[in-house]
Amino acid sequence: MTSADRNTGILALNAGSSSLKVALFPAEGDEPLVTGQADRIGPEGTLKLKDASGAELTVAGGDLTSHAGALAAIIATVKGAFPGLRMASVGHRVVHGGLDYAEPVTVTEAVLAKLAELEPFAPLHQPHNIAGIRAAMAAFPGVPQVACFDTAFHRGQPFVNDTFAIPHRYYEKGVRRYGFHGLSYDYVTSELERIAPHLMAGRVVVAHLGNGASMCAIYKGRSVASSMGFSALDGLPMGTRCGQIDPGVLLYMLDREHLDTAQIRQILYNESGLLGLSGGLSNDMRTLEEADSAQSHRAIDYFVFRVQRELGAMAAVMGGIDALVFCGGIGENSRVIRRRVCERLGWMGIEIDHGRNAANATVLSSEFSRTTVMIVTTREDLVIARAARAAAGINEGVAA
Ligand SMILES: Nc1ncnc2c1ncn2[C@@H]1O[C@H](COP(=O)(O)OP(=O)(O)O)[C@@H](O)[C@H]1O
Ligand SMILES: CC(=O)OP(=O)(O)O
Ligand SMILES: [Mg+2]
Repeated sequence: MTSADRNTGILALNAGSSSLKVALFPAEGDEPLVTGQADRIGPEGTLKLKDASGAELTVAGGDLTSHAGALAAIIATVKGAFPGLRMASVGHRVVHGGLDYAEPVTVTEAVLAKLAELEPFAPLHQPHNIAGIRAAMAAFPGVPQVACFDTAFHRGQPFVNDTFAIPHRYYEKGVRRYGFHGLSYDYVTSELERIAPHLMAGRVVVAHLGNGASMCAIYKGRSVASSMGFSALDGLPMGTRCGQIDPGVLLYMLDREHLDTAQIRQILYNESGLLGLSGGLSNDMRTLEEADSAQSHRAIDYFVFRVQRELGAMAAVMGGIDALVFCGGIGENSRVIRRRVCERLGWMGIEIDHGRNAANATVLSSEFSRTTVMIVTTREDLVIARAARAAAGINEGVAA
């Protein structure tokens, strides 16, 4: 690393359906120079960026009606704050890597074509991930664009978790249980390895509870089961996604209600989960907790029930559990959900200290708990930045 690298930046982008999260990293180190996000991309789009001291940057005006417009506004703001900065590479969270990508890849047109084929399996994410890549390619011509996949962490899962019990030809075609949130699980795993290696050597369940939510059973550092499957619909109920569902329900919608695939997709991805259960009240856990009504209780009760059920199943397939780790917006912040999930789990050796839980402490388990319960603040941005640095030939940890 040379002193010229002080002017080198690595951009990490995480494009969602209506948001674009961004973190600008220096050539070395885990602390971003700028973090922020564009929200509600569309007519009411907003953009907030802050520097390393937490001070808000004055946003260069821009068109926040599209991902490309939002990225242009982000870049203009960053350039204003860091004149002379050279972008070495841009890393992107891409939700679906299919069968082909189990590692980050530098994007080419051929890669983009493959990623576009996976759009139907992750319609809330993949098109926006690709839009983010295209926007960054236009903004930084010639700069490596590195796709980092949510599915990659799970690609080595055992066959029994990778398959459905349908004719085997579908497995051969790639109809498999891919699992998602892999960048988050990757980070949590590396962080546990650092702070609690004895746990990482054992049986860990990580609950990534955010707007999208999933759980992963990690045995000796490797994913052995995940609650999400072929698409980002399976497993736990989410903000607006249904989670696990009996496929007979889809047949009912098709045969009895004569809904077409677009209508069913709309129901399963956008009108279900916490939003659907609460009768349209909200997809946002904080709002539901504050509402404290019959509708919100319905949604929260179901959410907790499914997390507990998945936890029991994952502990069973690993022959027990040494640690339960919460992450994601709900996992990191909701005392209520963590408390309720851990209730009645004494048989699993889980007992949380309510004071620690109320304080959002790193270790939540009491001194009597056989199983360690923790919060790890997940850093998908850092996993992306590390891969983008590697693609730019910047070796971490190599001093000037
Ligand atoms: N203090 C809190 N209490 C309860 N829920 C919270 C709290 N803070 C954030 N959340 C919830 O976290 C969820 C968003 O999680 P996040 O991981 O940020 O989502 P995304 O998948 O969009 O990145 C929302 O349901 C939000 O209400
Ligand atoms: C895969 C997924 O659900 O992602 P997110 O949490 O960003 O919606
Ligand atoms: Mg998320």
